[in-house]
Amino acid sequence: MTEAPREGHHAAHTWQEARSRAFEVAAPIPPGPVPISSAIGRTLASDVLAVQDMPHYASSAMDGWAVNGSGPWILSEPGQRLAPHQASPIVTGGLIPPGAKAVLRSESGDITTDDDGLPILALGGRAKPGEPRNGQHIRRAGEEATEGEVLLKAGTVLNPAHIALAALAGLDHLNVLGKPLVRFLLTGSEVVVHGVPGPGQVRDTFGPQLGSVVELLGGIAGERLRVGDSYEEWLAAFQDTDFQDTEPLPGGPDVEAEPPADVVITTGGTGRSGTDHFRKAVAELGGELLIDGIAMRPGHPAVLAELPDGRFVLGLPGNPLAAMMALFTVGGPLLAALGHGKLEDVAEVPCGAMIDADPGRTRLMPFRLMYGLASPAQHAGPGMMRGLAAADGVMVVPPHGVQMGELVPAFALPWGKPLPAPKPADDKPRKAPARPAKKAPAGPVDWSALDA
Ligand SMILES: Nc1nc2c(c(=O)[nH]1)N[C@H]1C(S)=C(S)[C@@H](COP(=O)(O)OP(=O)(O)OC[C@H]3O[C@@H](n4cnc5c(N)ncnc54)[C@H](O)[C@@H]3O)O[C@H]1N2
Ligand code: MOO
Repeated sequence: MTEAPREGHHAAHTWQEARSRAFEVAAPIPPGPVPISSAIGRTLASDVLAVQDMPHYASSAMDGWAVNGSGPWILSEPGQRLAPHQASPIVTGGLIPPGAKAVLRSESGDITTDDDGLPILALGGRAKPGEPRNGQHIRRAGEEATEGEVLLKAGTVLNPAHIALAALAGLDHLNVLGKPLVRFLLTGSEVVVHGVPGPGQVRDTFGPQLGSVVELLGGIAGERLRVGDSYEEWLAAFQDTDFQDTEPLPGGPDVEAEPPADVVITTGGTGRSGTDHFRKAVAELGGELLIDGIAMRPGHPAVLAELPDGRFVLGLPGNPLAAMMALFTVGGPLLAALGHGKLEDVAEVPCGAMIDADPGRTRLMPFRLMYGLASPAQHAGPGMMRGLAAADGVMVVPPHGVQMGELVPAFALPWGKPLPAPKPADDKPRKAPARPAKKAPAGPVDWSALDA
């Protein structure tokens, strides 16, 4: 359901509708193999079994000699079958030769000569009583796992130790749940990527952080491409399923060629001016607009489309705060759906200010928690970042506004702490707000003086 179009406005989804739609239009990406070096943080789709005994051969746990029987031992060449009273040199990890019954540590033996002047190995002064015991310092085959044993269970979220275990088991790939690969198309010829921008220029706020936010929202940050304001550049970039990274991310995917993206996120160009080409490019490629504007502020021009090749294209408005709100509203649910996640519940926080009505529009307001109340941030205009940079979360203020102390829907920031659960009604302070709501401060509260 969409709102009735207002004069001068196209039909827009409500904030709640946009979230649900972004989640519902996408299906989980099927499981598949990934190289083990890229698998940290991924979720195993199937059990990992030992393909052979681990370790798969008996080896020495010490530098010394493989020995058969009691000493003194006649030395033979490494690797050859040992008869009783024979020994051969061995290093830690070395293959135990046939016939060997134990390993004598180098500290416990001395090379001497027998009566005929031939080299022999004898127990040395630092040998412990009883050395070498049968099997001593031999790592038996299969002592960590036997062939076919489950090493890691399906559903495990892989950490570095899991990856090392998979490598130890001789695996190159792991079968993991799908996770969306996201590419970035950053537009705007006024955007500069280094230094202090001059008049008419803006410094790019997206390149340095968007990939990290996407990763926090459950995506894999892929390549970035910058384009100017011409339609031809836009169209070519939309068509390009294999675009070359203009600035490879440090620590980003090191595969030679990335697979096709599941999602392309664009920044800027969601408006309807001559340099805003999102809708035209989607239409020319035969794509479908799934969300075309959201009745929210900031971020109302956000667009979500699906191209015939199955890629989703999320158009974030150029204004930095508007883009983040659109990313949280649409990108979060979309990436969750593609990545086998769930649509996060919206939390609630008690509001620390009275916020007037703004008919027909949900307002997304960064807030900071002050004494358990959510105080709207200053400096939260669509092009500003100070408010969000200091915020604990974002309030979802309904069109009819909110009273001081009233619970208001809210969500935490992907990089922040979860929001505290509001106190149950009967646990609320006995005294209701001391003053009538109309005397409460309206709009943003200046808490910058409290900053450390
Ligand atoms: N006549 C109307 N004009 C505008 C409307 C409207 O409804 N009618 N909506 C406004 C709103 S709200 C937004 S949000 C923006 C959306 O603009 P676009 O998505 O088309 O983005 P641009 O026009 O390309 O840029 C907007 C703004 O953002 C700056 N920008 C772009 N890229 C970056 C970047 N990488 N880093 C920092 N800032 C960036 C750009 O310089 C512009 O200042 O449209 C309004 N206009
Ligand atoms: O989407 Mo816009 O933010 O309201 O500037």
